[in-house]
Amino acid sequence: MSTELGITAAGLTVAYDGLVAVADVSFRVPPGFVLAVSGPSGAGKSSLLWALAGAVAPKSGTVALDGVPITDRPGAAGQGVVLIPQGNGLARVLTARENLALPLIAEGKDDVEGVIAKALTAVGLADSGDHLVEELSGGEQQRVAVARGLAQQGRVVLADESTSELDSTNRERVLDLLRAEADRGAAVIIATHDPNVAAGADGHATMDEGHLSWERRL
Ligand SMILES: Nc1ncnc2c1ncn2[C@@H]1O[C@H](COP(=O)(O)OP(=O)(O)OP(=O)(O)O)[C@@H](O)[C@H]1O
Repeated sequence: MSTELGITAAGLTVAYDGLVAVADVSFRVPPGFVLAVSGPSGAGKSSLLWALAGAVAPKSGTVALDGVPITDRPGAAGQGVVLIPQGNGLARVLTARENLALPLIAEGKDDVEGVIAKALTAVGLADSGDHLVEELSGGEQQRVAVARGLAQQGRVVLADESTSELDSTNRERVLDLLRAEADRGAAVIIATHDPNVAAGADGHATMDEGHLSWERRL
């Protein structure tokens, strides 16, 4: 059997007690492609990304990267599945630089300082590395979260509403950076409410009450 490259969901269902948040979703995003997932609040977009990242266990179905099953968050992180979570998931009482450093050190990456400097520069925050996250604006915090995701050089990048608090210049900057992640070979999935973000992706799926349908196939 040939290996299917990229991230694959097969019959993926996520439920919280009785509530089905993701309902029998199947798709594949190959390396080099950007998929946008939109849909109303509560449609299941975050739950889908969390399941792809191994952060929530599916009720049924599977997730795999290059044919290798993803079963939990540490395993997924080790396989290179990067999640840029909604709400950023930053430690507010650490500096921007420290927030970027933590996952890199945990994964035993080389040249941590150089990688961090490059990522902060890419999001326009080269001079903010020593600021505590709680001292930064909401949009700056969102860019720190994107920088932390970029710094991990993932094989899969899952961006959950990562442009929601940005002005148009920074939104374009972040979208260019996510496109660059795909260009270097990552499979990128962006959950978004923004039609402009969806329009710039290679494929566009919508979710409604956990069900996924295609506006534009990959
Ligand atoms: N940890 C949880 N426990 C119980 N229910 C949850 C949990 N997380 C999400 N839900 C529910 O699952 C459904 C899908 O939520 P989810 O956050 O995945 O949607 P979303 O499309 O990302 O929404 P938004 O656009 O508002 O971020 C909602 O009904 C939500 O209330």
